[in-house]
Amino acid sequence: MKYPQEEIKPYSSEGKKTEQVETMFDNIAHHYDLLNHTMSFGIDKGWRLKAIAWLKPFRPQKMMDVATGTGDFAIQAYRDLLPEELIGTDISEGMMKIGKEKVLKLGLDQSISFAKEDCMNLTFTDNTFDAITVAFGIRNFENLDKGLSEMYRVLNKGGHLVILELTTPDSFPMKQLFAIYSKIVIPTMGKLLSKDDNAYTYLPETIKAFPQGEVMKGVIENAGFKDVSFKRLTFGVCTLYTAAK
Ligand SMILES: C[S@@+](CC[C@H](N)C(=O)[O-])C[C@H]1O[C@@H](n2cnc3c(N)ncnc32)[C@H](O)[C@@H]1O
Repeated sequence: MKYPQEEIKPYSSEGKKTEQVETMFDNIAHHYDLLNHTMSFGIDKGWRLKAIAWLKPFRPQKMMDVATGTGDFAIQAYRDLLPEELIGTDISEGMMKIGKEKVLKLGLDQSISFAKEDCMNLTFTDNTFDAITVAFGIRNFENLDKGLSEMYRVLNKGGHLVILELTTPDSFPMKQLFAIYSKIVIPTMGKLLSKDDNAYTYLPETIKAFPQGEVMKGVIENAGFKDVSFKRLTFGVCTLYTAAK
């Protein structure tokens, strides 16, 4: 199926979305962590903790963090879950370079590795991972169904998927506040701090267009996952989706 956010591209309506997204994240890589934590008032850390806590009872030993970016989710997942293997994958070398530096500084470079992988076409064999996580990444996929089916393919039978994604609150007053915040605050701060004018108008546009809640649950089920469930966090600014294979 085609989804509206797949048509929203950072720089031009022409050309491949994946290539433009890679360029955009390479461009903003150095400012990403600061912008991320500032724009979410640090709440993103709590969302990550909740997502990782959901995986704890399953004790996953082989994990992949898709769209790992600068590695915050991978680092926290390693600390809380202590898997035997954790690989962070992403299309942006620029983002992963920052992630690798952080991991090295923390002395976790023997535990967390990184690889350039496009989730539309993963190079891993079927049934490889016990758990797959993806935080704030799937909104950028050129083909959402393909990305989900690739994650399904490389997940072990009985393995678990955790998705965190930004969503739009649906009730007063957060709905109205979030609309102002995403139309004015995010693009202005992004422009000032990242010097990439397009990146932070692309962000709120894709949040608005992306399937959420029950609709997204159906999209995940269509990719083959079972036990799909979702929980709105912080008045629905973010949603945690969980599923099993
Ligand atoms: C908003 S960042 C999120 C980074 C990190 N997960 C976090 O929680 O901060 C989105 C990341 O998704 C990556 N990405 C976008 N499309 C991708 C794809 N098709 N395959 C793998 N990574 C992708 C981008 O390069 C970027 O690093």
